[in-house]
Amino acid sequence: MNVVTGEEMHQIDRYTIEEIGLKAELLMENAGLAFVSSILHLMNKKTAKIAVLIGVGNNGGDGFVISRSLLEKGYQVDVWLIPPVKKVKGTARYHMEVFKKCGYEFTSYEAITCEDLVRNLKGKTHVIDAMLGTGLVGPLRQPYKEIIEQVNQLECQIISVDLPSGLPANGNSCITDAIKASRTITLQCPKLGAYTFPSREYYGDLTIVDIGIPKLAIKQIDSERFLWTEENVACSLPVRKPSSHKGSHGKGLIIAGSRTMTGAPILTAKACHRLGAGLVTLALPDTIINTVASQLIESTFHLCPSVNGEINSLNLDDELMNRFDAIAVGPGLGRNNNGEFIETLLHDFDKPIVIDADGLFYLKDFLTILAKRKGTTILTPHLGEFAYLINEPIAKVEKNRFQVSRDFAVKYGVYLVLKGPYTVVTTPGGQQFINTSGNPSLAKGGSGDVLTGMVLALLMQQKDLQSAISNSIFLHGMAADYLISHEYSPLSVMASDLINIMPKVLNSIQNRYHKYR
Ligand SMILES: NC(=O)C1=CN([C@@H]2O[C@H](COP(=O)(O)OP(=O)(O)OC[C@H]3O[C@@H](n4cnc5c(N)ncnc54)[C@H](O)[C@@H]3O)[C@@H](O)[C@H]2O)[C@@H](O)CC1
Ligand SMILES: Nc1ncnc2c1ncn2[C@@H]1O[C@H](COP(=O)(O)OP(=O)(O)O)[C@@H](O)[C@H]1O
Ligand SMILES: [K+]
Repeated sequence: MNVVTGEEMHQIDRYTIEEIGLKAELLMENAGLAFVSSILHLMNKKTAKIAVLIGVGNNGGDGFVISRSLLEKGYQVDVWLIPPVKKVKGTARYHMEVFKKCGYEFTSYEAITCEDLVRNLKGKTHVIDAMLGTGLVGPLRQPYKEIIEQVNQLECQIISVDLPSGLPANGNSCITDAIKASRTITLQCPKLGAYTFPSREYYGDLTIVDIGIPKLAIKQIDSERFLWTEENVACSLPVRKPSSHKGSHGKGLIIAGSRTMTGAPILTAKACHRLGAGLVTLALPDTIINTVASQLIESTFHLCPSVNGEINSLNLDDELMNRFDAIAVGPGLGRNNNGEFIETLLHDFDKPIVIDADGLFYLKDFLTILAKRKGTTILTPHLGEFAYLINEPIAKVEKNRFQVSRDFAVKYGVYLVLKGPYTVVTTPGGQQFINTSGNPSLAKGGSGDVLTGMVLALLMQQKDLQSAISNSIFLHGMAADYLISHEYSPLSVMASDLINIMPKVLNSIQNRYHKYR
């Protein structure tokens, strides 16, 4: 599914209407009806008291269709038109006329005061926000500003049409005033701002509804941003052949751990085993082997000379190194070394390398080598690690995360996994895939180490690297979702729980989508 900017959505609408010939009035009717179908379960016809706030543009036009449809179904609805009637034009005007001709009435905001509106809204159970959509330009003007301030004080459910009014569709501008919705029903394509913070916090729960825009119209914009969903995972997870043997599922090397971080290599290796890797070898500082090995019975080990409890050199000749199909480096390495072995890896190993955590810290010194590297490189930074790597403040990265990660991935020819809520995977070609699973229970030390092991496992088993990376991220988030929907508190999920629950997560996805297997 494509994720679009406001401008791209307008291009899609334009193509649908002008080139394909689907009438704008019909699209608006579809939009309003799709919205209503998706919210009916939230409203009890006997008790719901609904207000619809209608703006000047097509978002307001959707509001007229929604109001008519709810009234036809017998709901109690008060409708408020915010701009002067004469300003309503085009398709929205058409639906305003249809609304009136069906015998329904609205109140014009021109004729009342903000206090009158607020008094009325205080008695409502639901406010439908159809004031402003993707056509917002610049800072919010009156009277929307004062109305939105008041609506945000209400205790009822606020449901936004397409996106919360006042919120820029692309999410990277300053947000001054915008509706804080309990729920947003987005029309056809999710907008970029829905996956950017703090913009996403205004959306509440997000539902995406189909309004009948043909696929061809969406293809025209050549968008490079997509959602990666459970269905994508189910279609692309590796299937084991009956004739396969352990060598068919990859020999992975994990370079991790230090005297003060002995848990990280354990988590990474266990996660890698759980996701089907054929063979997993851990390269560790020689001093921690006993601690780590006592908790890992499936892995093999390679001992590295250490200084102050951290790996000092890999002690791997080319022949030994090239026995592996892929390498993950970084979890728990520590930062008190010169990281020269990262440079060696980038030079000498031409198969996929995943670099995480402290490996990224060292990588900053070797970016020129990274740019020249022929083999595939996958970087998995969280915001802080990425901000450090590119020398920018975290806030700037957060606000422009799609753009900055794309610039980096294309410049250095890497797969960049920018972690956090809605982790974004950018390919070396600049395509971006947004993860849709996971929850804040993952915001805990160790969950990134688990992800690194999962990425290593799947990239050795799947030809398409983007699918392998996105699938690992989805399953990692899905494990956290599974736990909190099965009696775990979000506070209590631990990184090792993600690994332990993985068999059930994989089974549930495979059972639900057996048609794809
Ligand atoms: N045919 C289409 O284009 C369709 C559009 N749809 C709806 O139409 C919306 C987009 O419609 P529009 O392009 O008319 O945009 P809006 O409905 O967002 O309205 C834009 C208008 O709002 C006012 N405005 C803009 N910035 C403002 C600000 N900062 N402060 C106060 N007022 C401001 C201006 O008068 C501007 O013309 C979508 O979000 C969606 O809800 C749906 O009906 C589906 C079909
Ligand atoms: N609020 C959140 N919602 C969803 N996922 C999250 C959230 N916070 C963190 N995560 C996920 O948890 C993982 C944390 O990784 P990282 O910060 O590297 O942890 P660590 O280094 O402690 O192991 C990432 O996959 C990230 O996407
Ligand atoms: K809206």
